[in-house]
Order: sequence, then C-alpha cells, then structure tokens
Amino acid sequence: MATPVRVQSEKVRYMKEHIEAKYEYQTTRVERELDGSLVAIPETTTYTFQTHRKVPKLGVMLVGWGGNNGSTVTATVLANKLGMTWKTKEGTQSANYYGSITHAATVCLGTSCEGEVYVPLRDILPMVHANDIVFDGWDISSMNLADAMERARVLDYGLQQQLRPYMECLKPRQSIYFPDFIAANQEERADNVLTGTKQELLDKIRSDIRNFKNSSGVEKVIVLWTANTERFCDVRPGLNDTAANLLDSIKRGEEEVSQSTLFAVASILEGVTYINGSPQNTFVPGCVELAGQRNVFIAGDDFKSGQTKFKSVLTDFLVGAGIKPTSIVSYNHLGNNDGMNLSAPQTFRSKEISKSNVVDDMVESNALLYKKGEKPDHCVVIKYVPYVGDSKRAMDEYTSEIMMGGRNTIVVHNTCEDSLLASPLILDLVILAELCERIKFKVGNEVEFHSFNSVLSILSYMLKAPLVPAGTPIVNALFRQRACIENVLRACIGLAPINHMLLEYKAEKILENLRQRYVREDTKKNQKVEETVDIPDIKIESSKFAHLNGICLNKHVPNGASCKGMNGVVNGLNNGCCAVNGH
Ligand SMILES: NC(=O)c1ccc[n+]([C@@H]2O[C@H](COP(=O)([O-])OP(=O)(O)OC[C@H]3O[C@@H](n4cnc5c(N)ncnc54)[C@H](O)[C@@H]3O)[C@@H](O)[C@H]2O)c1
Ligand SMILES: O=P([O-])([O-])O[C@@H]1[C@@H](O)[C@H](O)[C@@H](O)[C@H](O)[C@@H]1O
Repeated sequence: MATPVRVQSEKVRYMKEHIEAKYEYQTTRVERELDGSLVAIPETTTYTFQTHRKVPKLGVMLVGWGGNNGSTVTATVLANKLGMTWKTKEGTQSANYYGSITHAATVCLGTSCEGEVYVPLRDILPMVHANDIVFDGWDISSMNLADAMERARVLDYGLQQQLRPYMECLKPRQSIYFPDFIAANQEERADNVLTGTKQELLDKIRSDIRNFKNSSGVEKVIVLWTANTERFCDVRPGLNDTAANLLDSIKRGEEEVSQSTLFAVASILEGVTYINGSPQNTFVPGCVELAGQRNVFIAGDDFKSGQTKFKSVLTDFLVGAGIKPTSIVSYNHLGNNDGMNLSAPQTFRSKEISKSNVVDDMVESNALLYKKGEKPDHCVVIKYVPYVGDSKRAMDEYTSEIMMGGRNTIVVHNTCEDSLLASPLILDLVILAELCERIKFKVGNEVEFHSFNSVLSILSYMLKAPLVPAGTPIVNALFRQRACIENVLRACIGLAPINHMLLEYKAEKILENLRQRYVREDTKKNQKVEETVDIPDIKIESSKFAHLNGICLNKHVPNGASCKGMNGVVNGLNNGCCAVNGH
C-alpha cells in the first residue's frame, strides 16, 4: 500500500486540494566572452508548485488496442487487479508490474541515521495506480481482446485461460485505416474500418472519446497510439505547417494527413492528452501548434523499450568516460506483427530514424572526442523472422577508440520480449502524463499558475525520439531522463534534487568534521527529538542517541540509558548497540 512521503518544511503546505511547495531552482547561466572564454553565473529562481491531490479515475484509449502491446497491457492490468497467479515450468508466477518506474522502481528520498532511505517513486506524489485504469480503444482488426491476446502469443497460456472471461467482452472500436501509411501486409486484418471523409472520421473519433468518457465512469481520458508504425508524412506549407492549415487540410480531405495525426487532432480538440508510442511524425508542426493553442499535452515518439534503451545507457557511459564510439551496429530480428509491418521499406524508415538519432545528444556533448558534425558509423537493421514471435533478438556491436590508438569492442545479445518491455512504458506514460495534468506552477512573483509546456518532454525516459518544445535540448541519455522525472517530482514537494554528491560522507572520518542535524521521530514514544551533535567532542543535547550509518555516536552512554541500536530498536542497556558497533 502506498505510504506517501510527507515533507516537514515551512516551504511545503499540504492543503485539502493541493500540495503547495516553494522551490529554489538553481541553474548556471553561461556567457561567452569576446575572447571566447566562458563565464558561469549561478542563478536561483523561485518556483511555486501546486499539485492537485485528488487522483482521478483514468480511462486510457489505445489506438491499436488489439495489438501485441495493447492486449498485453490490458491483460497485465487485469491480472494484477485480480491478483492472478499461474503455473509455469519454474513454479507459480504472480502478476506484477516489473519494468514500470511508477510501480516497481524506488528513489532515494534522503539520508536517515541508518543511511540512505529509498521509497517507491509513486510515493513522492499522489498518482494513478495501474490497477484502476479502464481501457478502451480502436483497432482495424475486429478481434476481441481475448483472441487478440492469444494471437499475440506473449503471455503464458495458463494465465490467458484465466483472463479470457474478462477479456472476450472487450472489443476494439472501428478505426481509421489509410492503407498507404502502413505496410500492405496489414490489409488482411483490416476488417474493422470506418468510412467517410477525413473530417467525418475526425468527428467520429471525437465522438468515440466523448462516448467512452460518458459511459465508462472515468473522470479523465488519455489517448495513446500503439498501432502500427506509419511511414513519415510530408510536412509542407499550406498542408500541416500551422494549426489552421492542418484543420483546413482535414476539411479538404488532404491525402497526406495521416491516421495518427487525425487521432492526435481529435484528442487535442477533445482536450485529451495524446501520446505517440510509434516513430512516425504524427506531430506535424500544425499539430504541435494546435496542442499549444488548446493547452493539451502531447508526447512522443516511439517507446524506448529494449535495444535502444540499452544503447542510450551504453553510449552515455562510453562518451561520458571519454571513450569514443566510432561504430554502432544494431541488428535485431522479431516475428510479431510489428516486425511484419516493419518489413516494408517505408515503415522501416520511420523506425530506423528513431533508433538512429538516440546517440546524437551524447556525441554532440563531447567536442574533445568528436569534431563538429562527426558521428559514429551507426547502422540499424531489423529483420522479420516469424518463428521468434514477440521475442525480439537484438545483437549490437559497439566499437570505440580508447587511449593510444587502442580499440574496444563490446558485443551484446539482448532477447527483448517486446510487448512485456513496452507495456510497462505504456502505463508509466499515461500515469505520469495524468500526474502532470494536475501540476501547476508559477515563477517568481507571477500571479497566475500555469501548466507544463504542451509538449510533455518529461516523458522522454520512455521514448526513443523525445518530442521537445522547439529550441529546447533533446536528451536521450537514460539516467539524465530518469533524474529529470525524479527531481521534478521532488521539486513538487519542495525537496532538492538528488545530486549524488554525498558530501555528508566525504569527511575524512565519518565522525569528524561532520555536522548533521537529525530530526528523528521516536515512533515508540511519539516524541520529536532534535539532535545536533558536534564532532569530535560529542555533546549530545538530548536523551536519545543517534547512529550514523550504523556507527553509534554515543561516547559515554550511562548504563541503562536508552540507546537506539543500529536497527533503531531501543535496547535498554547500551551494550547491545555497543556490542554491535564494537565500542
Ligand atoms: N517493444 C515494443 O513492442 C515496441 C517498442 C517501440 C515501439 N513499438 C511500436 O508500438 C506499436 C505497436 O507494437 P505492437 O508490437 O503492439 O504491434 P502490433 O502490430 O501487434 O499491434 C498494432 C495494432 O495496431 C492495429 N492497427 C494498425 N493500424 C491501425 C489504425 N489505423 N487504427 C487502429 N489500429 C490499427 C493493428 O491491427 C494491430 O492490432 C508499433 O508501432 C511498434 O513499432 C513497439
Ligand atoms: O527495443 P527498442 O529498440 O527500444 O525498440 C524496438 C525495436 O528494437 C524493434 O526493432 C521494433 O520492432 C520495435 O517496435 C521496437 O521499436
């Protein structure tokens, strides 16, 4: 059960409706002098964050609901909600949300007398639990979700049998289908298709969103594309370069307006966040402008689930270590329908772009290794091999230059169960997007609170080709992306970012030159104790004794005085503690 973190600070107020926090945002502005030298100027900006505390009943409409990802994420939520277990050859398996940072990851809250304290990321701020999400959606295939789950061949059959009664009643809504945008081999499953002009299709999708919102009891809806990868659409003046032109193009029935852009426009016009889990350029400039005009969140592109996620870690490590990757070859084969759709050149091109650009920011960050414009050779190969199904086999080779003309080659084989890696990302994307809808902030003496930019770049951690507001940095390095989420959530409760400096432990001896204030609630006596200990002459100002990382601060503990042992248990006599701490 969630145990929300509570911050004790005069800068944080827990009100009935909101958590309000004042936050000193510290940055460094850099100026280049005429002689080319750089000047770094520390700056502090005061933010006031307000997070609405009420977690809504969330409805998620998946485009491509009957696909491997769509059926798997729906099944996963049902299995967790119903507490299902099933037999496998290794024994009994229970449902879980591994791979989701909002359900299976922790963050370091801070330091206690026992050392660093880690809490579930979801305990930082009130957020939707996956078990409570209601799914709906569209698919060009009419197959119900139970049959779609079977078709996907992702989940153990024993679990599928338990889920079938709950899923066979779930049927995807008819969808928009423009054959020219996806591989021709998808035609055989397209038996659930809407007809009409592009404007009529847009209006129908909008009506579906309203219908779901009104009939399902959900309080909020988010739409997420997990349908097939489309080819890139043209971007040109008069077609989709502005919001007005895009809406006119839809009215005129312009061929180059894609299925996914129609879904995005429908969502935006309904005031509903839209997330793109595939690599195509859904968010043409007119779509981005429309989202900004309507203050609706959009995010994308392309789930970062396995091979590329690894790449955004390894490349960051190599370049950050001053090692120069000069050749990156990413091959994989997979046998699911996604792989079949990607076997067409035009859809593969969309994926090739999103999988290739992921190293750009890391390479450009190090001018000591790379001249301007210089990049590693980078090759992406995807082959369709039906036999392996959803179990994608990724093989990567990283060749780098090391000191004195040396070469380093790293070869990785990575079996990615694609849908089991993408499904937790779908959950994190919609849960964090929903949370961001409840966060408002103002800067300095501003009177009005406002939302994040409509391009929700904080979701980059889950995406291969992060969509960011124009002119802002694109970050692909995975741990920077994760730190961004963690530290923004911390800022919303007035906590400083985790900076990994651990200065409090950098003293020559932990017990020397260290000044710590510990506020420690004695849960047994429900007393608040404030201790200030000066080292080396320990002057303990209270009857309680502190331990720092298991080292007892007690120097002269009169027998019988209560002394908290390493695990915080009052042991009466100090010998238990001292015996443990060896003094
Ligand atoms: N690890 C991953 O699985 C992963 C990672 C990154 C991106 N992706 C992307 O996620 C998407 C889904 O992956 P998947 O493995 O579930 O693929 P899938 O082919 O199993 O599912 C896609 C579904 O979309 C449906 N569809 C196609 N066009 C549609 C339309 N116009 N409207 C509604 N439905 C439509 C298809 O019928 C199919 O059921 C793909 O674009 C893939 O590239 C997947
Ligand atoms: O694992 P990852 O690179 O993040 O992403 C995957 C690709 O490796 C795979 O080729 C493709 O079919 C999937 O849709 C997904 O994009």
